[in-house]
Amino acid sequence: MSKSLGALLEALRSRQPLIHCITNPISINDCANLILAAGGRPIMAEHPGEVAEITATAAALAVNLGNITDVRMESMVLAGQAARAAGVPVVLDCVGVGCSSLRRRYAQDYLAKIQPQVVKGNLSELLCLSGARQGMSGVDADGRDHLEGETLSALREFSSRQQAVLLASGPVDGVFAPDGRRWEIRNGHSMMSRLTGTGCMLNVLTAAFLAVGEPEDAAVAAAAMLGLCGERAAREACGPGSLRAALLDAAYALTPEELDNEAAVRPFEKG
Ligand SMILES: Nc1ncnc2c1ncn2[C@@H]1O[C@H](COP(=O)(O)OP(=O)(O)OP(=O)(O)O)[C@@H](O)[C@H]1O
Ligand SMILES: Cc1ncsc1CCO
Repeated sequence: MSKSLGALLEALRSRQPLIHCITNPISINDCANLILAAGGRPIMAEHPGEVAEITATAAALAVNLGNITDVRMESMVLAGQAARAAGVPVVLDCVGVGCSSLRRRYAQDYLAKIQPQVVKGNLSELLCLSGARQGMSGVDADGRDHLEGETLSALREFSSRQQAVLLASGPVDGVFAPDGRRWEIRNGHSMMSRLTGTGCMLNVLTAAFLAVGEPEDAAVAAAAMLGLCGERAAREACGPGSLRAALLDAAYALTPEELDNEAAVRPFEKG
């Protein structure tokens, strides 16, 4: 990685970049609050008539397939094209991409047209998008998918073919760079999987770090920071409701030194 994670968090807090998010209504409020707590400035705009203009003034764009509608599908493309034209980095969250052929076709077309710098999903979603898997049920990862063996080679090949950084979320997060570098991030807590939208939050936090760093560093920093905040929050929370509030508080309180010291990031050993 080219910068320390703490230095990225410091840059985020001092530059307060504007992050344009076109996401789903299930977790949109948590996403906006997480960007604010981490130090960025969120704007959640999705009207097709204004998204291009807004993206052009932003420092990063986060798009999310979680609740696609005709309007969001059109807006994500318009915003993505504006991002490409203005050199604004893009992260795509391929939520539920294996659930319908509409979503799969749209996502594949989006990859070809917009070429996002980072593609994020849980393991099952990334496997579906890569073509290594046919379909999935629901938006949660299939518990049988693990970051090992054929899964690792499929993701490595996909990252290289797409020339994008992949961020695979789950009990262990994985980051795959197009040149073959791979990182595993072992921060996080199982209670996070019982709160909807933690993956969406990871996506917008990646966008916030993309505004101040390189794609590979941004993906690692976001996974480590969200996981670490989840660990801290879970120590205080008695369930998903209080975890949600504690997660935001932890993101607000986390210092760059703590991120550097407690991030459990290392190069992949397996595969
Ligand atoms: N069992 C677990 N143990 C540790 N951390 C976890 C676990 N499950 C999830 N996490 C944490 O939660 C984050 C989000 O991961 P997850 O794969 O649950 O996202 P997702 O399925 O896309 O979520 P959603 O669809 O609800 O937005 C991960 O980056 C990780 O830090
Ligand atoms: C539950 C749910 N359904 C579509 S998006 C979403 C939020 C988590 O991805």
